[in-house]
Amino acid sequence: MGSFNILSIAGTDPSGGAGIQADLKAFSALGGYGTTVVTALVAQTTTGVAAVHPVPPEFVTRQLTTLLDDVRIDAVKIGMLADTGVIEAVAAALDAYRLRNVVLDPVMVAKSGDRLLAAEAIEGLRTVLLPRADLITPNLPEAADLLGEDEAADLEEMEEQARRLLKLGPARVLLKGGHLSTGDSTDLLVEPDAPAVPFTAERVPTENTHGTGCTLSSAIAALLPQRAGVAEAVRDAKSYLTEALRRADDLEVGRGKGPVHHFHAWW
Ligand SMILES: Nc1ncnc2c1ncn2[C@@H]1O[C@H](COP(=O)(O)OP(=O)(O)O)[C@@H](O)[C@H]1O
Ligand SMILES: Cc1ncc(COP(=O)(O)O)c(N)n1
Repeated sequence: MGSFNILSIAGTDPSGGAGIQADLKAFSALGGYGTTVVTALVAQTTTGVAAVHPVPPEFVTRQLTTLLDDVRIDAVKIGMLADTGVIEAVAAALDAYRLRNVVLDPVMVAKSGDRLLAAEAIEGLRTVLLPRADLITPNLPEAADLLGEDEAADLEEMEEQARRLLKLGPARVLLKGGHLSTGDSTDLLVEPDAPAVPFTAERVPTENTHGTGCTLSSAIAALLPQRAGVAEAVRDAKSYLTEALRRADDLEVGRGKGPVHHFHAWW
C-alpha cells in the first residue's frame, strides 16, 4: 500500500477539538500523512470563540505554494476560510496545482454560534469554491445559507436541497443531518443522475460534539485515496466519527462542549 499525503486548509483550535488540530488527528488515525495551511488563528476552546485573527491572503498563498512546490498532495480538506481574500487564494492554488480529491466543508459558524466566515464571503464560497470541489459537506444551516432558503426539516427536503446545491457546481454533496431532531443521525450523499445514498448512524447521547464536522470531512479526505470510491470513503469516515463520538465522554477537556475522541482505527 502506498503512502498518502493529505492537506488541511483551515483555521486553528488551541483546545485541539476542531479545525487544523482535529484534522491532523483524523488524518493520522486513518493512515494519512497530514500537512496543513493555516487560514486563521482562532482563540477558541470548548466554551466558544474569543477572537479570530485571519491570515493575510498573500501569506495563505505563500504557505500553499511553498508546500505544493515540494510535496505531492493526494487529497485536500478545506475548512474555515475566514474571508473572500482567503477564498480566492485557495481557489488559485487548487487550479495552479490541479489538486484532486478536494473535500470542502463550508464552515460558517462555530457550535457556539460565533462566525468563522464573514457573512459577505458566502457569495465567494458559493461561486468560487463550490465548483472546484469533488465533495462538499454542509450541515443543514450551511446548506440553507448557501441556497438562501430555510433549513430542511426531513430527509426528503434534504435530498431536494442537496440536488439544488449540485447545480452550484460541486461534483457531489454530502448533506449532514446531525442537526435534525431525529432518533438517528443520517447524512445523504447525492450526485447527478444517481439515487441519493443515505448513511445512518445511531445518535450518540453526548454533549461532546466539538469537531464532528471537521473530523468527518478530514476522515473522508484521508480515506479517498485509500478506497474504491467516494461512497466507500464516506461510509468508513462516518463509522470512524461515530466511534469517536462514543468515546468522547472518556476525555476531560474543558467545561463546554468537549471534543470527540480520536483513536487508532481498526482497519
Ligand atoms: N450525537 C450524534 N451522534 C452521532 N452522529 C452525530 C451526532 N451529532 C452529529 N453527528 C454526525 O456528525 C457529523 C457532523 O454533524 P453536523 O452536526 O451535521 O455538522 P457540523 O458539525 O458541521 O455542524 C454528521 O455525520 C452527523 O450525522
Ligand atoms: C477553526 C475551526 N474550524 C471549524 C470549526 C467548526 O467545528 P465543528 O466541527 O464542531 O463544526 C471550528 N470550531 N473551528
